Amino acid sequence: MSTPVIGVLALQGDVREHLVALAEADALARPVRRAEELAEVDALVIPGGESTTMSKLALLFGVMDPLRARVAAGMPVYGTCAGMIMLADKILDGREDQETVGGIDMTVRRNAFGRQNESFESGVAFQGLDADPVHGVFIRAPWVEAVGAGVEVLAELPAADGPESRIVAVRQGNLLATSFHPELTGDHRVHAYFVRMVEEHLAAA
Ligand SMILES: NC(=O)CC[C@H](N)C(=O)O
Repeated sequence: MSTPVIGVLALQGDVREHLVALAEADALARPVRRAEELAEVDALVIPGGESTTMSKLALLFGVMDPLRARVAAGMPVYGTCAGMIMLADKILDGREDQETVGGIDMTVRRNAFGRQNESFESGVAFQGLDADPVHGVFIRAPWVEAVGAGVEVLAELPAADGPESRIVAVRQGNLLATSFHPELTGDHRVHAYFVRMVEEHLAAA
């Protein structure tokens, strides 16, 4: 099987860290800014950063609609933090003019953890990986407030202020999203999980 080519949406955010993590997970990784570059990759990572800015730049650079079309056609995409917001069909506490790519039937609340805690780190048990928790780095992170029936919950965190838990990782078909940033740690198991998703998608095509 040939090595999958995975783009990182490079409009804004922590692009370089994702390029490194993907390369370490044995993918060919390259930045994507324009529609022509998007057409040349098998899959895409949408990094962390600021989703309002990313939304604005995606519209300005003319990649928003091509991205929506690729998602509709089944391209695997992994979004971290702001990237998770970009993959949400619905967002709460967004800016009025903020658009998302969408694709995952979920409602995501921006800066949801931010009010109590600007940033924090926590071990996260992640379905589909070995039992060892992932080191979750949460930076003004969103959480998933509601999911549709087709969405698989991969990780939850106990809520700081009550009995319920907060969804912090989901998958729907070829779309993967985490509230946290595995690219900022040396543990690239989540990137490897995504690379396997891409390989399976390419093998089935
Ligand atoms: N680390 C991040 O990606 C933060 C996301 C940011 N709070 C947003 O709304 O886009």
